[in-house]
Amino acid sequence: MSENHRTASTASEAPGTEHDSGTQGVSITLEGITKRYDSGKPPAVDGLNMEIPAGSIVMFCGPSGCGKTTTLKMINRLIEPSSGRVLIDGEDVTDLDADRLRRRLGYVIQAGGLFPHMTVAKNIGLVPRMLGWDASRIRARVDELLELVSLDPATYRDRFPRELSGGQQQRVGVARALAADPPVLLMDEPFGAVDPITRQRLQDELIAIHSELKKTIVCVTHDFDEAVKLGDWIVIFREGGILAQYDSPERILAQPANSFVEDFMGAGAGLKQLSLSRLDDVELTEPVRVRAGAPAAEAVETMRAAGEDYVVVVDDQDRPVDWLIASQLERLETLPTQVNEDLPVVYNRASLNDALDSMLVTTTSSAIVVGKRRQMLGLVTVDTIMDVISGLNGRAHDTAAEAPLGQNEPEEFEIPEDDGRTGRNTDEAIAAKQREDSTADTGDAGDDTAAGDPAGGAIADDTAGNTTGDTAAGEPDDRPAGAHRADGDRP
Ligand SMILES: Nc1ncnc2c1ncn2[C@@H]1O[C@H](COP(=O)(O)OP(=O)(O)OP(=O)(O)O)[C@@H](O)[C@H]1O
Repeated sequence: MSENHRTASTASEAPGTEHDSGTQGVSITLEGITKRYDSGKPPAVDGLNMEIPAGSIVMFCGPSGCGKTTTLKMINRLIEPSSGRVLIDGEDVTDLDADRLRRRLGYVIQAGGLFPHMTVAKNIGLVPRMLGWDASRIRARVDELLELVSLDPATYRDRFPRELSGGQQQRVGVARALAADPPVLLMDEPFGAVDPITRQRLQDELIAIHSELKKTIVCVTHDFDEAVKLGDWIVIFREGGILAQYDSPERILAQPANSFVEDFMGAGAGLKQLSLSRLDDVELTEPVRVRAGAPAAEAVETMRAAGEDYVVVVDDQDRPVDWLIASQLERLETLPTQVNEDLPVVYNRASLNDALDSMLVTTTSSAIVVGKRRQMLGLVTVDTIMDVISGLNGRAHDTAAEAPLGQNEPEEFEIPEDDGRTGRNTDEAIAAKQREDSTADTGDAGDDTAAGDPAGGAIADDTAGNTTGDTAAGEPDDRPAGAHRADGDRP
C-alpha cells in the first residue's frame, strides 16, 4: 500500500495550521457550482457539490470532455462559475483578491507550463516576486524548492527550460507552484507529457512531497491507474461534470457505484486493486532453504522432514539460485550453483500486481521475494494474493464511513418549447436533450471549435459516443447523485 493510502484516514482530519515544514492543506468546498459555456447547451458542470478534505489528494478522473478541467479551473477562478460558490478553508474565493488567491492556490499544468525565456530560478521565483519578497528570500526559497523536487540548485538554477528534460521541467513546475507555500496544489494532467518511467518516478516524488508537506492536492488525470496510485479519494465524473462516484480507490475498485464507473475502469479492476498493496505489506511463506553445492540427498531429507515437496536453493549470502521439486532433486548428486535466470524473483518494494505478473510469465503459483542485495525474504503465493483481494474488499467497506460528501443538484434545465416535449429537468428529459445535442455536435464539430474549445471535434465525438451509449442503455438508476444517496452507509 502506498504512503498516501497509509495516511488517508488522518489526512481528512489534518488541521489547516502552520507547522515546521510549511503550510498544511486546507479544505475546499464546492457549493452547487455550474458552468454553462453556451446558453443553448447543457452545462459543462452542473450543480456540483463536493467536499475536498484538508491535506488529502483528490484525483479527478473521467472520459474526455466530462468537465474535469472546468471544475479544477473554477477552484482557482481561471474559469468563473455561472453559479455556485467555491470555499477555500471556509472562505469564498470570489472574495479573495488576486494576490491572496495566488498565495492559497498553486497551479501545475502539463510540461510545467514554464516561461521559456526565464531561467529556472526566475520561473520558480515568479509568485514570490509578485508578492514583493526581497531577493535573498526568493533565492533561498528557490534553492529550498529545487532540493525538494530533487534537482541540484547549483546545476539547475540558471538553466532555461529548453535545457531541461520533460521530467525536470515538470519538477520545476511543481516547485514553482509551491513557491509561496500555498495550502492547496491544483494539478492538471501534470504527468501527461512524460515517458512512463519518468511518470512513475514523478508520481513517487509527489507522494513523498505530499507526505512531507500535507498540502491539499486536487489533480486531473486521464489515467485511472495514476488516480489509484496517488489518490486518497477519486472522483469519477461523467459528462456534464456529473459525479459518478467519489470514493476511496479501494472502494471504487471493489464496489463501483454503477455501470458507468465499471465501464470507465475497464477490464481488470480486480487486478488493479493489487497495485494498492506492496509485497512489504503481506506475510510471506518461508520455503525450505538448502545451500547451493550441497549433496542432493541431504536436501531431500530436509525437505521430507519439513513435509514439503520442493526446496529453494540459495547461495552463501541467501540469494536464490534455483528451486527444485522432489522429482528433480532425486535425479541430482549435488545442488546447482549456477543461478537459474528464469526464476520468478520480485523485490519486496514491488506491488502484488508485479508479483502476479511474474508468476504469469513463469507459469508458477508463487514467486521468490528478495530484499536488499537480492537476499531471499520468502515466497509470495497466489493464495496470499487472493487473501489480499478479499482483505481489500473488507477495507473498501471500512473506508465508506470516511468518504467525503459529493453530489450534483442539476439546475433547472428548460427544454425548448418547440421541441414537442413538456417537463423540466427530469433525468429522462436531460438525457434525451443531451443525446440530441451530442448527435448535433457529432455532425457539426466546427461549432465547438468556434466556441473556443481547442480540442473541438475530438471532444464532441467522444462525448457523443458516451452519451448515446449510456442513455440508450436506459439506466435511470445510474444517476450518480442517486447512487450516492441510495448508499445507506455513507455520511
Ligand atoms: N472555453 C470553452 N467554450 C465552450 N465550451 C467549452 C470550453 N471549455 C470547455 N468546453 C466544453 O466543456 C466540456 C467540459 O470540458 P473540460 O475541458 O472541462 O473537460 P475535461 O474532462 O477536462 O476534458 P479533457 O479530459 O478532454 O481535458 C466539454 O464539452 C468542452 O467541449
